[in-house]
Amino acid sequence: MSKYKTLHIKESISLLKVYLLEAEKTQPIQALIDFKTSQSDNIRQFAQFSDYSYSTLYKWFRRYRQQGIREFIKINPLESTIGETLINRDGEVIFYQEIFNDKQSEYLLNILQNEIAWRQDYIKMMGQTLPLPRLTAWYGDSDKSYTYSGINMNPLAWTDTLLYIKERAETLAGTKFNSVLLNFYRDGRDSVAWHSDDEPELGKNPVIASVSFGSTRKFSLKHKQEEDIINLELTSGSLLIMRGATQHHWLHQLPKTNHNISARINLTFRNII
Ligand SMILES: O=C(O)CCC(=O)C(=O)O
Ligand SMILES: [Fe+2]
Repeated sequence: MSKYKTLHIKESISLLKVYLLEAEKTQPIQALIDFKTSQSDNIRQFAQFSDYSYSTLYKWFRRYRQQGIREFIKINPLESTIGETLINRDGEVIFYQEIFNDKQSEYLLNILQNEIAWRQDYIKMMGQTLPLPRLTAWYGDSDKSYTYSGINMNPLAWTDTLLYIKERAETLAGTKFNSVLLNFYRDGRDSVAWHSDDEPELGKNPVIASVSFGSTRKFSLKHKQEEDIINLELTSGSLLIMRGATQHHWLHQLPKTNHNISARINLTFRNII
């Protein structure tokens, strides 16, 4: 039972749909619903969804709300996800191809594109002020601020969507995160240059959990002393975990591409100390 997801009924209907899409593999969707009403505590009900279109869900949601249910529902957990180890020398990099399925990813991309307060930042380089080739945003616990390429960022408050994605990343990474840096790559001209996530506030051997939605982009890791380069495709709904000494020994980048591609959103969950 502890593996069941908890969804507070105050959360948005769009997020409810993302939860339900999770159980898509076992049709129809089955859900155990625990709820509290004003009269009684902890009534458990079994619900079955064969149609989880927006309008069906909305009606269902409203019916329960009218009955005075305002606590939470619990839904079947996703099957366990297997990661592939890409690097296990001078650090550890693990790749999970699909922690969210296609429909969930499409939905989450859409929500994030609209609900995140995207901003255009600038970097100063050799007397010039240049726009970063992507939009960014920083969310997290209120007491954690972060300096990134000389830009000081104060975190915005977590949204339900971000907390939902964070929870999945935490389960697979086996650690807790208190902040997330989001990148919005509008098209193939947007990119991230070679760097390591080695800011002092991340601590000595940070665990970075990187979740991607939208267009598939090439991602490269390059050893700092040796010739090794590892290229991979970061697909929509994937999770890349970098841990151990990875940031000491490896650089990473997301190069520009001439291909005509649409938006991609990346979230790197971090723990600021
Ligand atoms: O977009 C990506 O996959 C990588 C982003 C990244 O490396 C960063 O934000 O530090
Ligand atoms: Fe990075």
